[in-house]
Amino acid sequence: MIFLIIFSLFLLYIFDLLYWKRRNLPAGPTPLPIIGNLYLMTDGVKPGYKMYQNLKDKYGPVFTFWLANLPMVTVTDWKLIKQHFIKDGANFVGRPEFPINIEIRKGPYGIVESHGDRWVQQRRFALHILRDFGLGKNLMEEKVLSEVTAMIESVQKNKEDIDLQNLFDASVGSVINNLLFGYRYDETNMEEFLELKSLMNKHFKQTAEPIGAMLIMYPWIGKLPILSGYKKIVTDSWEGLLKMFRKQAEEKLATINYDSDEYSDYVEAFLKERKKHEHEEGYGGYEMEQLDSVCFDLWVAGMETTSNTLYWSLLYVLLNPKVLERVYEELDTKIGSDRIITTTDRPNLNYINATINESQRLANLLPMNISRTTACDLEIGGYSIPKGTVITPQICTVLYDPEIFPEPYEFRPERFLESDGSLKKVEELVPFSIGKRQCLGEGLARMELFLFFSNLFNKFHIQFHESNPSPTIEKDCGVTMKAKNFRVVVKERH
Ligand code: HEM
Repeated sequence: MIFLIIFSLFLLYIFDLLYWKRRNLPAGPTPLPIIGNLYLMTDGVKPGYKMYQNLKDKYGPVFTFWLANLPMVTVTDWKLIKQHFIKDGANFVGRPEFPINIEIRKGPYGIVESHGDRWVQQRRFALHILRDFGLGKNLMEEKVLSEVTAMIESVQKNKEDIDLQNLFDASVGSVINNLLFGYRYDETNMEEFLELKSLMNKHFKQTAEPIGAMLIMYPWIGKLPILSGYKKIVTDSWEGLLKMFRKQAEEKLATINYDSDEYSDYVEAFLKERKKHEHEEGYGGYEMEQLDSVCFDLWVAGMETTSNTLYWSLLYVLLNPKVLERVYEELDTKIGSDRIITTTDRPNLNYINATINESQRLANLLPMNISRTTACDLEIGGYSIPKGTVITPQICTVLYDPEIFPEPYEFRPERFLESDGSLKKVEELVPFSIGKRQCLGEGLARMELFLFFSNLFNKFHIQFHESNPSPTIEKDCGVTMKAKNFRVVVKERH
């Protein structure tokens, strides 16, 4: 009898897994109990582009991928992404709540993972502060340029043999840290930066693995003996970052002058806004937990993405001598000296802009974009998608779509040039994603990529170090893709 009950329950479970819970979803690979489709994320398809391409070929442009027990509708086709996520953007602004993330953040705080009124309020506030720094006072460019100058000085001290990844990390890290907390990294506090970077790397390295996804969906598995150490790495690294950010905020709080509305960094602006809401419940959305999480989101999203893209661009250009030659040629004809290049030079450096675009496309930094949730019942590609469904515009398949970018794995800046040499606007170039959740730091990132790239190549003739004459373009997987480390030799050009 007991056997019969267990057997019937098992059959019910299989019926539910294979048919019932999939009946209203777009087709996709069969999910296995507990792990869903995570079994597809094998080393052979890492970092994931191939997996999505294979699924697109088999099931069409819209399919369901099961992240453990969570069905994620995945949209891979540019026309559908544009039609829905851009033109009907308001219906794709939600974010799913992942239990472990909520546990660490102490609630759905921050920007990247918040939703509803909190997200609207905090995204607006962040954009306001960024604009104030960037447009109103042009402080942002000044801050980036001072990091460019510092980077050049560091390169000058190590011309014979240097790995620029560390330098890019520290420079881009200084830009975002300066914006958030009002100070940069130098020899006196480099240890703090390296500690933050190491915590961040540990966290992302672990969460990008299938086991990390399991932990996100089932935090309780972290209580199992073998996996507890694993969970500890994921949570400790994130909590370590939050603690360091809170310490900074508290130091600021101790000396803040509320008599003036002026602010010189993000945390100060936030704390002054918080003061205005002190009589409201939960400080009207400006809780200290919110500040911790925003610092985390901006520091993490603003650091690795930009620094890794710069490193990829260096690698791709050095591996393509004809591109390198054209970069130098443009700098010689349009700039013609070792002066610092600023954003006013941007419209004159089309080839460099095209090279940065192509680097972003080929680096294809996020093989798994951040998911959204739908705000109402809707239809995509002939499928009815109910309200609250987790859905992902998979930008990586667009950036490698051979119909849009022929021979997508080739590095060709010319894709982004018109026949008269002017910069071509290609709407499918979407490394910052699309719609209302599009990257909040796009303006800053673009400015950094342009200023670091153009000034580096303007100052130096760069070639691979003899220890790595032809480095690999294989990607090192994390949440964003890293190039494997390589060393270069530089000479002054002027
Ligand atoms: C090359 C550099 C960068 C790339 C490729 C990049 C890419 C992305 C992508 C693909 C998303 C996901 C959008 C979606 O949900 O569909 C995103 C979101 C985000 N990015 Fe960036 N990003 C970069 C730099 C930055 C910088 C410098 C900052 C901060 C100053 C930043 C802050 C954010 C934030 C806060 C979000 C979440 C937006 C929201 O949920 O409303 N990013 N970024």
